[in-house]
Amino acid sequence: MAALRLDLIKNYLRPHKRELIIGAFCLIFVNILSVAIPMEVRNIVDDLKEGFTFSYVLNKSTWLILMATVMGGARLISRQLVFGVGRQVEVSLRQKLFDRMLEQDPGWVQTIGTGEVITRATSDLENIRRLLGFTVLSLTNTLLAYTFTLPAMLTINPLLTFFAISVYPVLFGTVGLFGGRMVKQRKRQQQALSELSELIQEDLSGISAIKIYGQERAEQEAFKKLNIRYRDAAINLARTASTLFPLLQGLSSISLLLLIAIGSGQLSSGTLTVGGLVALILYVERLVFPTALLGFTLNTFQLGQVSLERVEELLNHEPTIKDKDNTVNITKPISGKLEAKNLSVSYEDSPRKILDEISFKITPGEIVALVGPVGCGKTTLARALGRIIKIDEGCLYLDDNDVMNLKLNQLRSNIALVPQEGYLFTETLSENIKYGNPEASTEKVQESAYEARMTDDIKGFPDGLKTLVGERGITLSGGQRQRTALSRALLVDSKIIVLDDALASVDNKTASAILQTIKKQYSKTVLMISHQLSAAAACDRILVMNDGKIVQEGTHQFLIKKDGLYKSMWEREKAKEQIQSDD
Ligand SMILES: Nc1ncnc2c1ncn2[C@@H]1O[C@H](COP(=O)(O)OP(=O)(O)OP(=O)(O)O)[C@@H](O)[C@H]1O
Repeated sequence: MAALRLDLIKNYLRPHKRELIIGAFCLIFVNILSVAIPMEVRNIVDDLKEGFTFSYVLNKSTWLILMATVMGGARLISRQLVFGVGRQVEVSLRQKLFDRMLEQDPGWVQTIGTGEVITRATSDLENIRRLLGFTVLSLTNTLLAYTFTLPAMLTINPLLTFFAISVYPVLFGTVGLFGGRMVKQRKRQQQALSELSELIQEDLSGISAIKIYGQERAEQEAFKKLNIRYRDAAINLARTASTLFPLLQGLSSISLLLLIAIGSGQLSSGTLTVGGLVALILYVERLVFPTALLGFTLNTFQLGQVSLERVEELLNHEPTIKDKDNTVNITKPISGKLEAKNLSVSYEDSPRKILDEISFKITPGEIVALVGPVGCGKTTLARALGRIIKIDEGCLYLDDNDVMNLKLNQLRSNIALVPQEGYLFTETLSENIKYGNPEASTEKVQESAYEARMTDDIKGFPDGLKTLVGERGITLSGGQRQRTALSRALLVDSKIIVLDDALASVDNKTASAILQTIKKQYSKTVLMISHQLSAAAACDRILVMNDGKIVQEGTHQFLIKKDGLYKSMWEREKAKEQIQSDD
């Protein structure tokens, strides 16, 4: 069972004090009236025994209708106000959760799971809304109902009151028992539903893999299993609910039966009036609902407490990559100088150094290539430059400023990273290109698209730049996606651009031409990670990486003359090209 977090509940409710106080006053008023109405009925019924006139009945019934209307109005206001508080807290928590999500490290969602984050931002927030709306209202109402109704019942007849409410503990216990089971069943149903939606989501994203490997049957079977699990969970829940509600009705009828059976004896002995009996019946009816509801309320309260903890856990999760308290704001223009000093990086939960004491310098305007075997750590270095992964202080400098002292925003706006797989949003091509610079003019968008060799592709699209790219850019080819991501990076006013194999979709000559444009027209420093050694050969300088270390450095001419990794990679590539041309 989750710990009682009244402190958190109070914190969430504090800003809504006014609505809650007015809501509580309305509830008090409702409860006063719901005690007064049966009393008035008692008086009328007892008066009727003495005889009545038409005007007496008209007056009294008008008065009763008026009281009932006012009571209904006050109840409506109290519900709207208190439920409204639950909704407002839900909305603001959802916003906070989303803001917090954006602050987290880029790799965070993989560790916790997308489905888990979505569940906390939806189902858990709904539970919190019920905790702060429904349970607050229901608990207050039950408390007030007993506080006002019980004394009124006792004044009419203590013995009958005792018998009438003697069934209530059973009523309460039954709801508690069934309610607990229903909570578990609802959780199972939710779990089954989220597994089902995760499978749909995954299969839709991986539809090509399913088709290529002919796994439709296996996926259908997996879906069938989950679908049946969901159906069974839903049936179990419905079964419990359909047993509980008639049971509650039966139990509350026992209360009425006791009242009538014992009350009729008292009527004949003259210790109770007919009006008194009618009033008691009305009071019992009035208490049944909040009593039965109390079981649900406590379950909802418990569920809300668990959700509160789960949501708080996300809200309190501190990102490891964040701004220091005392960041430096660079006011003079960045020149584009980059320096690494013994830069080492490990991924979370792994002691292995992926980057092992790397040192290099890149001067403003230089075009530097980073080459090396598969998995040697090139992408990791690109991520480290933009602090997408955690690095230590004193390892990386932008214009002689330790990047750890800069605001993340300032660092990332000066180092544009074009990843291997540029992510495209379900927007138009133009919106995707402008993503990092939404104010950019159409001319600028066209220019950056032209420089990234996208113009011919755009001409082929039905709506040019206004063409909607499908989810994650599914309607574009891999190369078109890469070049769209490159146009996006060109449009950003950064001094440094890091291309992580981002020119793989163009030939070596075009790649070299693009690099020259980036250098001359956009005045950017370039770090180009590439497997295309011929494109790397045209760069000002080449860094050769192996097993997390920079093992060689120099111009192409210098490196091919030296025995080492670069020379052997170059010779292998040339041999491969030779074989391909012979074929
Ligand atoms: N998020 C991660 N968590 C743990 N290990 C990772 C993660 N990303 C990469 N690695 C590991 O780090 C090593 C270097 O990977 P990286 O992607 O930097 O290599 P690379 O040189 O860019 O490879 P490629 O040429 O194939 O793109 C690999 O062994 C890889 O398995």
